[in-house]
Order: sequence, then structure tokens, then C-alpha cells
Amino acid sequence: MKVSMKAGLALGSQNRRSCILLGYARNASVLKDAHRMKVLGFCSQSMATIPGARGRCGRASIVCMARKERSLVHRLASGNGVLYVRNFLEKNDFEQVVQYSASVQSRAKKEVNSLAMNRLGLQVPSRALITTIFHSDRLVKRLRIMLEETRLVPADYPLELRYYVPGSEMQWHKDDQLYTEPTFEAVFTIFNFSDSNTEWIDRNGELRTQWTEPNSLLLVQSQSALHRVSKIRRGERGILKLVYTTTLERSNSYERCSKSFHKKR
Ligand SMILES: O=C(O)CCC(=O)C(=O)O
Ligand SMILES: [Fe+2]
Repeated sequence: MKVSMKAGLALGSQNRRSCILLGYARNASVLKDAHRMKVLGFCSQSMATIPGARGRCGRASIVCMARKERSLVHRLASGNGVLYVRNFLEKNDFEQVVQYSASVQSRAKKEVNSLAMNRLGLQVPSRALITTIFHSDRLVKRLRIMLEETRLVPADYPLELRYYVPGSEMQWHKDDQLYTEPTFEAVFTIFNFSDSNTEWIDRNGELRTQWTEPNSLLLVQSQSALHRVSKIRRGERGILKLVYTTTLERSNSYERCSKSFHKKR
């Protein structure tokens, strides 16, 4: 195993919150060691492009993020299965999503018999570029690290664009579990000019309130936290909803929900 752990540990101790370990490896045996050190994951990126990293290693470099008290996984637990992440997509990808949404928004239809009131929506075809962005290996790997779910894959359930307008709201609910294991619903905010907040009840029974900013991702585990979207009085909000799962074996809810773009969820 050829990983320059010394350099990594030195950097990690300077930065107690993220504990970044830098190094390079000739083979995958580094994974075993990383696991022993409670390392959450890797991203291969040139050292020079990583903020705070000094020096160059000149080879494939590896950045390992070690688990710390304040990691995303702990935030997920304290949020009772809800995790809010800012600046989720890279600039280019984010712009593609904004453009796609703008090009189809006028086709969105009002959802009926849904817990969401006065919300408009439409499904995104699997061949659309924005589906490939959210299903890309790179992005799924990031989510696996964030959620500590090594088996996470994109669901075979269409992405949905949803638009909140004045009068739109979504009552308190838990998300349906579309597969036979708990899933994660991802709510990606495309734009938000509204006064509406997404709220959820955390592990301590306390109310959390979040105005979701553009390019943020809210991950909600199925059948976990109660959550809702407060009624919009002013402005509009556009989101993309999609599902990640650890199994593609469908639950009974799948058929009901997929047939029911216009039925109660
Ligand atoms: O719009 C949001 O922030 C959440 C939407 C939601 O919970 C849902 O559609 O199930
Ligand atoms: Fe929900």
C-alpha cells in the first residue's frame, strides 16, 4: 500500500472538522486501510486543486474524508433522516438544470389528489441530460459517501420537476417507500424566489426550518422525518425530485405512485 498517510495526517490534524487525508496509491489496497481508519471515501483529483492542500504529488492523488463528529452522516442522523446540502452541483451542471427547467416549465400541469396543493409538475424523460447528470457515477459516489450507503443507486423512477406558485403548499407527511428497502428522496432546488420554507421534525422532536437555496439538495429518507412545505404567499420555487435506493426491488407503493402522477401520495 503506497499511500502517503503522513502528509495526510498532518493536514488532517490542522483541519479537525473535515480531516482530509492526502496521498497516492498504486492499487486499491488503500481501501482496506481507509476503512480501518474510518475513512468515508475518496475523490481522485489533483492535489493542487484541493483548497487547503499544499504540495504536489505528481501521481494520481487521493483525498480521503475521515469521519468526524460533525460529518454529514451525523447531521443526517440528527435531522432524523433529513440532510440539507448547499452548492450541490458544479456550475455547468447547475446551469444545464436551470436551462432545462426553463425550457419545459410552461408544460407543467397541476397535480391533483396530491398532498401537495396547487403545485405544478411534469416528469423528466430518462434520456434528458439532467437525468444523466443526477444518475452519473460521480454524483452517485458522492451521495454514497454522504449517506454512508455503499449500495446506493439511482432508482428506476422518473425524475420529476415541481413548481410551487403562490398558494402552493405541501402538508406534513412522510415519503412513500417505493422499494423494499428504505430509499432517499432528493429535492434539488433549481430556483427559489418564494417566501416558503421546507420544515421537518428532527431526532429531538424539534422543528427545523429551511429556505432551500438554488443548487441545494435536501435528502429525505423514506418513512423517517415528518416534513412539509409551508404555503407560498409570494414568489415561485422550482425543484427536481428524484429517488435513490439500495435495491431496485419494488414495493407495493411503487405501482400506486408511478401510475398516480395525479393521485394521492
Ligand atoms: O419541496 C420540498 O422541499 C419537499 C417536497 C416533498 O417533500 C415531496 O414532494 O414529497
Ligand atoms: Fe416529501
